[in-house]
This record gives sequence, C-alpha cells and structure tokens, in this order.
Amino acid sequence: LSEFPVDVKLLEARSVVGGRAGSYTDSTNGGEVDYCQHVAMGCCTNFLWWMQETDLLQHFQQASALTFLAADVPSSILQSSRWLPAPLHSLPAFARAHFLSRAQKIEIARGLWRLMRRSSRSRETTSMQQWLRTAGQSEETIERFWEIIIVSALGESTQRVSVDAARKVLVDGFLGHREAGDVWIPQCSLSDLFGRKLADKLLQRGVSVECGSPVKNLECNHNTCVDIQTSESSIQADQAIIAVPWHGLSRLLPPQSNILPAAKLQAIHALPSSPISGVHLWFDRAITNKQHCVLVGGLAQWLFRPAFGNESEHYYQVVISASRDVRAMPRDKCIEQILAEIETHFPDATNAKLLRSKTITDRQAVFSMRPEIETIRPHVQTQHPSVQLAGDYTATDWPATMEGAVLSGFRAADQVLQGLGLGRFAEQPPLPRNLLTKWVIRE
Ligand SMILES: Cc1cc2nc3c(=O)[nH]c(=O)nc-3n(C[C@H](O)[C@H](O)[C@H](O)COP(=O)(O)OP(=O)(O)OC[C@H]3O[C@@H](n4cnc5c(N)ncnc54)[C@H](O)[C@@H]3O)c2cc1C
Repeated sequence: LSEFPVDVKLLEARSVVGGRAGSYTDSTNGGEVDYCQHVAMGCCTNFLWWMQETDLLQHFQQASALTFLAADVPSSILQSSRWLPAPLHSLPAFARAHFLSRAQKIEIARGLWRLMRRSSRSRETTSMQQWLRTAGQSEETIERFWEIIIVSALGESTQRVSVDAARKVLVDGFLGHREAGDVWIPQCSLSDLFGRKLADKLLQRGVSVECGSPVKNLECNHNTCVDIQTSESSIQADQAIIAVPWHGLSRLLPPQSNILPAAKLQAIHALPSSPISGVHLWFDRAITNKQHCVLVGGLAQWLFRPAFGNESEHYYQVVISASRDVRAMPRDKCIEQILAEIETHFPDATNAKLLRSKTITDRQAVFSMRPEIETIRPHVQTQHPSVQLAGDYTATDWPATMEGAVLSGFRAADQVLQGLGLGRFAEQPPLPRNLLTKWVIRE
C-alpha cells in the first residue's frame, strides 16, 4: 500500500511488530532468542518476493539439502538432483535414504503417485491418516515418513490434517518444482528481521508504525468510514485491514456487527489450534556443526543451530510441532529425553554439559488444518466494503505460515486499492511447472 498515494497507519498491540514470528530477550545474556525457529520454503513465492522487495532476502540462507538423522543408521541427505526434472528431482536422494527400508520406499512412491493423481480440490472430509491407510501405507511408514513431513510443514499430525492440506504440502512443497522444497532460514533473530529491519523499511516508505497501540473496537457506522478505537485515541479511516489472529478477531468486533455475521465470527474464534514448542539449549561446547537437521523417530523433530547470538555460548534449538506430548510431560523429563536423543545422533554431546535450557510452547501456534476448517476460513473481503481481513487463517489454501499471512495481506491490499479506485495489486504466481509436472500432477 505504501507504493500508492494513501496514508498507511499500522496499529500493533505489542511493543514490536512481527507477531508470532518474534523473539524474546534472554535474561542471562541479554541476547535475542526466537520463540521458535521459523523457516520458509522455496514454494512460498509471495513471502520470498516480499523479502526481496524490502531488501531483507539477504538475511536468509537458502538450503537445498536436508539432513535426516535416525538412530543406528548413517545420516541421509535429501537434495534435488541436478539433472532430473521435477517431479523426479528427489528420486536419487530418496532412493539412497538410510532411514527407510526398500519396501517402505516403494510404498511411499506409490502413495506419492496417488497423491499427485488426486485432484487438488477434492474437499473430502477424510483425514490424511485415513487416506494413507487406504493407500496401502503401513503404520511404520506413516510414522517414519509421512508423519515427519506433515507435522513439520503443517504443525499437526496426519491423524488430524485433511488430505487436501497434506497434498498441498507434498505436491506444491516438494514435487512441483526443483526449488520448491528449498528451506530459507533467517540468519538474524526474528525480532531483528521483522521487528526492526522490516519496520524501518516501512517507516522509510512513509508508513506510520504505532507499536503499543492495541485496537479495542472497530465499527462501521456508515458505508464509507471505519471508526477504530484504541485506548489512547479514536481514528477515522476510509479502509481498515484487520490482521489479528483468528482468536483475537471477536474481541475487536461487536457480536452484532455489520462486518461479519455473528455465527461466522464465532466459528472463526473456535478454529482448532495446534501447539508448537521451541526447546532452547545452551551447552558448554559445540555438539555439532550442522546448522539444521531433521531428527527421525523421537520426540525432537528438528535441531537448529542459529547463525547469530553470543559466540562463546553453544546454543541449539529443538523444534517440536504438534507438541501435545511435550505439554503433558514434566519439564525435566522432556529435557532428559531430548538430551538422550541428541546423544544418540551426536556423539560429541555425550561430553557436553547443558548449562541451561528453556522450553517455550505456543498453545495456539497454528490453526489445525482439519478437513472441516476450509468452510470456516473467511475470505479477505468482509460484508462491509471498507473492512478487509488479513492473516494466515484466511482462505488462502495455505497452512498457518508466513506465506499464508503475506498472501492474505496482498489480497487485502488489493481490495483496499480497488475500494479506493487506485488500481490493483497482483499476488505472485506459484513456481512454474514443467511439461512433465503439468502432465503428471492433476490440478
Ligand atoms: C512456534 C511457531 C513456529 C512457527 N514456525 C513457522 C515456520 O517455520 N514457518 C512459517 O512460515 N510459519 C511458522 N509459524 C506460523 C507463523 O508464525 C504464522 O503463520 C504467521 O506469523 C502468522 O502471521 P499473522 O500476521 O497472520 O498473525 P500474527 O503473527 O499472530 O500477527 C498478528 C499481530 O496482531 C497483533 N494484534 C493482536 N491483537 C491486536 C489488537 N487488538 N490491536 C493491534 N494489534 C493486535 C499481534 O500482536 C500480532 O503482532 C510458526 C508459528 C509458531 C507460533
């Protein structure tokens, strides 16, 4: 919006922008620690474009190889082949993977083929787990492959997510393009990236950013103007975009609002969510030089070694998505189990001393991509022409991701521009498909 002749004011409740993609200040050394590591994927074309546009893509590292570690087998590196076109690009690395047996690989290949041949718009109410069983996947294959990929990408287990959501991740996220599955990892803290660097870019573009300004109420009394109440002031706007999380929306709007029907507002508020935990570990020495890896078969799912922070400390972060088990465990027991798993993967960890640890679980980290939620996710346009919604929970087809959030923002901006008669704002197209993927992957 800042590229158009409009005055843009951003009202943020917290002291810093960035929302769930943020950091806290470590009381021991004063450094910034991300609540939880965030990564984007190559298929997140809107998010990556936006980072490029705001000159922030330089603060990301693009990783095209993922290391999978499982107990008692050598590590496996999954990387696209240089010479095979999509969707065959992962085949050689997949065939060499040590954490899967030959029979499991054949089962998975059959399952992936069936997913690609399935329509992306089936809107079926089956869960991914039910689908996997009917597609001939054994419990062990589900646990050792499908569960790992789906939980990492959707923040929810195969038991709960819809087949459509899982298909989107596997097809758009890995099979559709050679670079779709590349992982883009921030090389600075999230609060530095979004809270400072991005906020500065917005300020330079003339956006007024007001942190510490929670909106209390939003009403449209007549057709062309929105009344926005904060604790400090009352603002009249021609257009408003409400970009709060799904569970915060009903606090802003009166129950009988001309913006959203009461039943819809209630359904959005009740969208089911899934927790994600970041387990922060500080050791007295390095346990591995790997910057990131996927851990197979245990409680810990990913290990990250952030590229920033105090060099004298050896800080690592374990990410556990759909972490209901973690929430149910005593804290000490959870750390004990994670350390035991880390020692099986990294022999250097046996001699390392854990100096301190912190577990942060966001209970409403992401909305749960269950089959029924697609009918509840709202479009960015509300009933009122002057009010738009934005946020990962809107109907973008994407799971709760930075891509979904950015895409919804672009769509909301487009609506605003149309409402003001100022033109259009085009979202980015998905990664292009080659002839083979167009032929093999059904729309
Ligand atoms: C632990 C965890 C790990 C994740 N990992 C990844 C990942 O690896 N990759 C990925 O793409 N995504 C990841 N996500 C999801 C990602 O963080 C979200 O999808 C994304 O941040 C959603 O952005 P949003 O703008 O929709 O909502 P939010 O980030 O929740 O932003 C909403 C903003 O609204 C503000 N607000 C709320 N109420 C008010 C009010 N009344 N007035 C003014 N402001 C208000 C909030 O303070 C907040 O800043 C993760 C999320 C969590 C929690």
